[in-house]
Amino acid sequence: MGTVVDAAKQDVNGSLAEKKPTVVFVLGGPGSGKGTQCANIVEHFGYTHLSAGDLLRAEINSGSENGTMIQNMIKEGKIVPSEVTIRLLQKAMQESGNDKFLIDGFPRNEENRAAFEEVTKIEPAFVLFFDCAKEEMERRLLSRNQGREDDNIETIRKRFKVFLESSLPVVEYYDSKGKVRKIDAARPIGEVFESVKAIFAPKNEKVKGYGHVLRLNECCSCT
Ligand SMILES: Nc1ncnc2c1ncn2[C@@H]1O[C@H](COP(=O)(O)OP(=O)(O)OP(=O)(O)O)[C@@H](O)[C@H]1O
Ligand SMILES: O=c1ccn([C@@H]2O[C@H](COP(=O)(O)O)[C@@H](O)[C@H]2O)c(=O)[nH]1
Ligand SMILES: [Mg+2]
Repeated sequence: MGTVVDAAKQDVNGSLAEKKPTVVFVLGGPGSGKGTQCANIVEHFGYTHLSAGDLLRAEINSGSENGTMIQNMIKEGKIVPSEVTIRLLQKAMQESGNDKFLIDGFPRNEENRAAFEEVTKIEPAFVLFFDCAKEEMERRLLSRNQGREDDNIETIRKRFKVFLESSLPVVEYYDSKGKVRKIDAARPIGEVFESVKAIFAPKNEKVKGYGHVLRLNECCSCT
């Protein structure tokens, strides 16, 4: 089976053009609304949504030999080894038939980031970063009611710690390359999506709410 990059090389005329897939990393603290907004982006802009957490949960349910290890890591809010997550992401990209991806909740640490770039040779077009205060994220997670084993106060606190210590540095890395588009995610879902739309819509299209797209160092409430 060819790689996802091989699949994307073939243009509509069947000729071989070097066209890598477009990848947008969607990052933010637990409960900041990544999955909710990705569903809206898929509907309006034709991306395929790949939640790394969802892929890992599906792997547990598939009876894979890594299932128990993944389940234990998720219960503790820990980061699953890069090779496992990247393999799942690559497989999902190949199977999608699309060439535009929202990768939600990955990379979660510097090692994830470096390994993804090394293995796939793909750099994100940009990074969508949902900024939300911890208290609001905690409220949302405790009322999510989707039966997730990690939506309990003990694991939520561990996930916040990992987010601050390991995941925010990844956002800072991409900010230093001018790739971060920060959104104030503490507002109602529709308002957040107005700001998201402004980022994905073609540049000459006027979209309400553009003023809410922030620089990383402006008004960061998640720390
Ligand atoms: N802007 C918002 N205002 C209020 N509630 C929201 C908002 N966005 C999402 N929610 C709700 O908060 C909960 C968490 O949202 P979601 O699952 O999208 O977050 P997430 O960032 O993907 O979280 P995780 O990292 O745990 O997967 C859901 O119940 C969702 O309906
Ligand atoms: O790249 C990843 C993504 C997720 N995990 C683990 O899964 C849980 C849940 O992730 P969500 O994004 O909230 O769905 C996370 O706390 C990690 O334990 C991971 O290891 N690597
Ligand atoms: Mg999610």
